[in-house]
Amino acid sequence: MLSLLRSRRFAQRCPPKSKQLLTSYFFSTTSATDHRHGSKCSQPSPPPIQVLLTESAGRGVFATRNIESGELIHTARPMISHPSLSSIDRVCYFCLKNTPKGSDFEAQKVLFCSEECREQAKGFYEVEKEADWSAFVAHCQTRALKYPFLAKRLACMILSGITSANSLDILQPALLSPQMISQMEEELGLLKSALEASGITSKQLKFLTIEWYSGVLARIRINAFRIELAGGCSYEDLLASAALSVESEAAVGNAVYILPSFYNHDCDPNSHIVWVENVDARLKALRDIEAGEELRICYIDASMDRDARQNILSNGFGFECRCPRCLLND
Ligand SMILES: C[S@@+](CC[C@H](N)C(=O)[O-])C[C@H]1O[C@@H](n2cnc3c(N)ncnc32)[C@H](O)[C@@H]1O
Repeated sequence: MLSLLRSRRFAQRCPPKSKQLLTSYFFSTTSATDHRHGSKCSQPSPPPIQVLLTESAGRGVFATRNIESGELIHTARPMISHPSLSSIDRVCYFCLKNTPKGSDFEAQKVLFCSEECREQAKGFYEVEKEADWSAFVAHCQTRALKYPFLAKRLACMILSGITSANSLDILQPALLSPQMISQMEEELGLLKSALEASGITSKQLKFLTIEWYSGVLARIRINAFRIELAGGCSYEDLLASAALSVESEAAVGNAVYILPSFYNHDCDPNSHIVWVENVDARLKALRDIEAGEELRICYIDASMDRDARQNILSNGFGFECRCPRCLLND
C-alpha cells in the first residue's frame, strides 16, 4: 500500500504535443457530486476526464480540471462480469455482492442478491440457464481458465439481443500467437455445442466464429479487472479503503469495463480503482492531480521489484514500462 501512496515525486504529467480529443461517448459513467464546490445537487456532473491520444501508450485518460487527493473521479458499471468458480456459491451472479445462500440455491446453482439483479441478469441468464455447461466448465476448470466465462456471458447477452457482437471492439486487443488461437478452438467448440444442444439455431450462432471468439478473448486479456471487494467500509477514508482492497481475500470474479480500460499503467500511479461491495468500480485520486495530467492506475502489485514488474507487464500486457519509477530503476 505504501507504494501506492508515494509522494508526488513520480507525478506523471504527460500533455502530448498533439493531443487529439477522442469521442466523448465513453462517458456512460457518473462522477460524484461536484466535490470542489460542495454541491449537494443529486444530478451527477460529467466526470472531470477526457480520453486523448498519448505520445507512446495509445489512448489514455486525462484530467480536465484539478482533482483533489482522495476524490472520487467517477464510477463505472461493467460491460461484462462473472464470478470466479470458487465464489459462485457466495456472491450474486450479477453484481458479485456477497450473498447468503437462499432456499432456491440447490435448484438454480446461482445466487442473486436482489430482485433487481435477478431482473437485470435476464439479459444473459434466460439463454444460459437452458444449456448444459458441464463440459465447458470442466474444460476451463482443468486448465484454470477464467476469461472464457466472460466470453460465454457475452455470447449469451448477444443471443438475448441486449448487446451487439462488436461491443468490445473499441478496446485494445492483445497480440495472440497462432498456438493460443488454436487452443481456443476447443473451448469455442464446447461453447457452441452447449448452445446448439439448448435449441439455439445455427443462424443465431453465426457470429460465434473463431475470429469473434479470439478477438473477444484478446480484448478481455488486456482489459479485464480482477475484482476484490473491500467490503462495507467507508470509502471516503482513502487509507482504510486502500488497505482493505490490498488485504481482502481472493478475487470474487472478473469484469470488463469500457472507460476504465482506457487508463494506462504506472508503477507509481496517481489514481486507483476500488470495489466496495459489488462489481461497480470507483476510480479515485491517490494524490492531487492537475488539469491536463494523465490519470494512471497500477495494473499489478506495485510492491514488487522493478524486474518482476517489467516481466509481468511484458508477458501479460505486452509493453515495456517506461514510467518514471521504472526509469529511475526503483
Ligand atoms: C488497458 S489498455 C490501456 C488503454 C490503451 N492505451 C488503449 O489505447 O486502449 C492497456 C494497454 O495500453 C498500453 N499501455 C498501458 N500503460 C502503458 C505504459 N505505461 N507504457 C506503455 N504502454 C502502456 C499497452 O499497450 C497496454 O497493453
